[in-house]
Amino acid sequence: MSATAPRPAVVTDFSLVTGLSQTKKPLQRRISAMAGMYADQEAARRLAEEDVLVYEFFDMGVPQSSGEVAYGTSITYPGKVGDEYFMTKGHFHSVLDTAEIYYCLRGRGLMMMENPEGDVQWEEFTPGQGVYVPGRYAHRSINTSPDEPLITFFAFPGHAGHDYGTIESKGFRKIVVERDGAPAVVDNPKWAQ
Ligand SMILES: O=P(O)(O)OC[C@H]1O[C@H](O)[C@H](O)[C@@H](O)[C@@H]1O
Ligand SMILES: [Fe+2]
Repeated sequence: MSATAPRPAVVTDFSLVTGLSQTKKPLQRRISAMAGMYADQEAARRLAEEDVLVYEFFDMGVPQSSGEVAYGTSITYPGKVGDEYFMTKGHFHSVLDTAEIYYCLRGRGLMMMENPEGDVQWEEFTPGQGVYVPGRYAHRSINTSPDEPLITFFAFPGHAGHDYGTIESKGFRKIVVERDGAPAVVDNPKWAQ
């Protein structure tokens, strides 16, 4: 197909209530796929027995080239592992200097970000608010609501890729836990330099 051949526009549906599409299947991550990432290993092991669904998201299959925009919704369910809120695995982009935008459609939560030099930032997710994650920052969504899913719409350059290895082995420097009934950002006891 030549570069100037017509390409069809793509129309998608994402529910503002569930974040899900009626026409596409999401990818799902259960606690067993990320149990080692939570600080309270005993609590993670107990939840892994029921293999609770922590989050789901869409890979719309956009070509992985720099002119394309990969997009979809990400739905992180409410819940905690011990006192640590449910979260996504989180990742750097393989092409480190590529950014990503998240727009919150429903729920409450935080976007946790850190760069390889150790700068840590977090921003609140609330419906109608977007968080622009700059290039070079690993990012993880965290649901701090007791009962609502955190639903975001995301978009990033098609060639960005996902680098999970660094976060899987080191973790993020900060985690988000419930303290006296409210979310608190604290040092990650499992963080490895
Ligand atoms: O990739 P994870 O850290 O598991 O998070 C799941 C998904 O969440 C996001 O919304 C990203 O934009 C996706 O690219 C990502 O794959
Ligand atoms: Fe990303």
